[in-house]
Amino acid sequence: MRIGQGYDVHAFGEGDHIMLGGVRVPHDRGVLAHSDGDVALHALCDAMLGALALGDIGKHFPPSDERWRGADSRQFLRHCNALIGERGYKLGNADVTVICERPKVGPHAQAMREAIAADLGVPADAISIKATTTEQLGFTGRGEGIAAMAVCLLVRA
Ligand SMILES: Nc1ccn([C@@H]2O[C@H](COP(=O)(O)O)[C@@H](O)[C@H]2O)c(=O)n1
Ligand SMILES: C[C@@]1(CO)OP(=O)(O)OP(=O)(O)OC[C@H]1O
Repeated sequence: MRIGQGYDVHAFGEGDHIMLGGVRVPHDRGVLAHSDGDVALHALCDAMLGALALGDIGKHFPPSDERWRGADSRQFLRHCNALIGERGYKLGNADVTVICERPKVGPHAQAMREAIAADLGVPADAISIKATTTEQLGFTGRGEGIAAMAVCLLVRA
């Protein structure tokens, strides 16, 4: 069994939605990012890579690489899943916490669990999506950006 953790932040910018946990969430801001800026999936990718000491998302998908401009982060997640599969592991469970004042994550959490579970080939009850505000403190509290943390366990396939 192997444990991993990940963390990601993106600033809000102009836009009318964000991608979060593989789901399009309507919002009055977008995020500034090279890819689609899905903090939940980026944190989860880093947790999965970290569990096997495979580096981080920027090593596998460099921001300098034009192939990843505007990329769907679900492809990053599926690639990370393939990497762990090649090494004889699969995801046991993952727990993701999204940190922002808005948008409200709760109404979208089940769709995120199902999207992630589908990409990883695990049941939805292996994926937890939680959210918290920071009580209007700090950059998330001021609505300047969004953050996510993830932990995961990998088990032998
Ligand atoms: N972006 C968010 C933030 C929070 N929630 C839900 O609200 C609950 C209360 O948040 P506090 O920060 O006041 O503890 C939290 O437990 C989440 O269920 C949310 O859906 N989206
Ligand atoms: C995902 C990548 C892809 O180029 O770029 P961003 O969308 O900017 O996201 P970040 O969380 O900074 O991770 C780095 C990159 O791997």
